[in-house]
This record gives sequence, C-alpha cells and structure tokens, in this order.
Amino acid sequence: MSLLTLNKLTKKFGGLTAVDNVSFDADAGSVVGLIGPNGAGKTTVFNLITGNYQPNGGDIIFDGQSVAGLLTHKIVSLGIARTFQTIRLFQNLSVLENVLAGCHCRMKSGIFGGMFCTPAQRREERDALKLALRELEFVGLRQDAEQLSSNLSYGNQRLLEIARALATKPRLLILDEPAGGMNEQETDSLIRLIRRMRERGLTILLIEHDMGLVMEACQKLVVIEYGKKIAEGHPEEIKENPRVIEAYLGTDEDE
Ligand SMILES: Nc1ncnc2c1ncn2[C@@H]1O[C@H](COP(=O)(O)OP(=O)(O)OP(=O)(O)O)[C@@H](O)[C@H]1O
Repeated sequence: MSLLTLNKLTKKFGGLTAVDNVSFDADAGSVVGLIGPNGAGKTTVFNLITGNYQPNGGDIIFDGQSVAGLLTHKIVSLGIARTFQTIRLFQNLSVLENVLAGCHCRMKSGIFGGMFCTPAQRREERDALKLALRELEFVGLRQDAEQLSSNLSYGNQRLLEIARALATKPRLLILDEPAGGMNEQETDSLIRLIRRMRERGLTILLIEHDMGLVMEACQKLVVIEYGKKIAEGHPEEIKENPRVIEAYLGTDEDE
C-alpha cells in the first residue's frame, strides 16, 4: 500500500521548470531512492513534500490526505520528517539538546512550556528525554549526548540529524544525501541503520549519489533528469536501463 503518492507534481522558478509533472509512489515500509544528475530537481521534490516550497501544479498525497501547500510544522505533525543536504544542526547546543528540539515539535506544551512546570509538562519533558536518549542509542550516539554537536565528526552529525528527525515520530523519513561526506565504513553502518529504520516500519525516501548505498538500501529507484521522471523500478532494472545509463551513470565513452 502506498504511503506517499506524488501526482503530476510541478514546480517552476521563473522560466525554469525544476519539477515537471513528476508522479511516483512510495509503498509503506519501503526505501525509495530518488536519483539523477546534479540540478535534476531532486531536492526541489523534497522541498515540495516537506512544505518548504509550494507546488505550481499536481498533488502530494500522504496517508490518503493531500499535504500539498500545507505549512511545514503541520506536515511534520502528520508524520513526515527530513534531514538536509547541508547539515542544519544547532551547532552550539549539545547532541542531546538537538534531539530534544525534534521531540518538542510533538509536545503540547511547546519549547517554552517547561518554564511553567505543571506536573503534566514535567511528565512530558521526562518522556521527551527518554525518547531523545532512545533515538541517540538507536543511531549509536548515546555516549556523545553531552558533547557539543559541532564537536562531532561530519558523519556523526549526519546521524544526529537522523536522530532528531526520528524524535518527531515520523512515518515517512526523507533523507537528502545522508552519506554525503561519510567514509566507506560510515556509509556501511548507514546502510545498516537504514535497514533497521525500515524494520521499525518507517518508509524512507532518499536522495543519494553513492550508488553502492542506493543499490543496497533501496527497493525502488525513481530517476529524474531536467525535472522529469525518466525511469522508475527495481535498482537492478534501473542499473541496466540505457536511458538512465546515458543520463546519469555515464556511458563507457565518458570514462
Ligand atoms: N529556490 C530556488 N530558486 C530558483 N531556482 C532554484 C531554486 N531551488 C532550485 N532551483 C533550481 O532548480 C533546479 C533543480 O535544483 P535541485 O536543487 O532541486 O536539484 P538537485 O537534483 O537536488 O541537484 P543536486 O544533486 O545538485 O543537489 C536547478 O536548476 C536549481 O538551480
């Protein structure tokens, strides 16, 4: 069953159609990779799903409901979380505080609610702390909870972004180049982490240039070029697709 459906999604920036009538589904519990050359429109698709941009046409259906044009915080509360191509952490907050920021968007009392300290708010804070520590444990950063987030390695900062996104309790997790800046070992453990997130029942949509990760982690690939979908299918099929090889993976003559 499809958790996310893009239906003829279109986004224009002036005269440039960055996303041109793109349609595809992400089945619940699957990992879908969005691939394509630089500037193909991948991040724009993500920004449309997460409400950072408003579409010029088409629709985005999440769990049976249109989310196109909704505000970002509403979209997060419906169960869509993301990480960014360029890491966006609160650099002068601790690792734990960064994850708590993710928890707070689910809390009734809000980020300043704790100031009034009612028993219900204290309980909510305690639950948030437990959840944050659990997600740090899950991504392997529990022992770094008290560190300043800027002290983490680049790869661990990416994991921290994932923990923060998980703390919003999403059903759909959107990862924009999660292996960017990671070494081979870190990428391997990221592949294992993606697998474990899938086992938790999460649906994952990711953009990634690391073909090894894409081939191992995804059940389906959607390929876009110049804003248009040019192919969709199982990674093994996509690897052999001549149109994709020409557009993205490079032909032998290019090597
Ligand atoms: N806010 C914006 N204003 C104007 N043009 C934009 C904006 N965002 C993206 N674009 C343009 O839309 C096109 C698609 O960009 P996008 O960032 O979505 O590509 P991408 O596939 O994610 O690329 P990369 O792999 O390099 O991140 C590009 O030509 C880009 O310059």
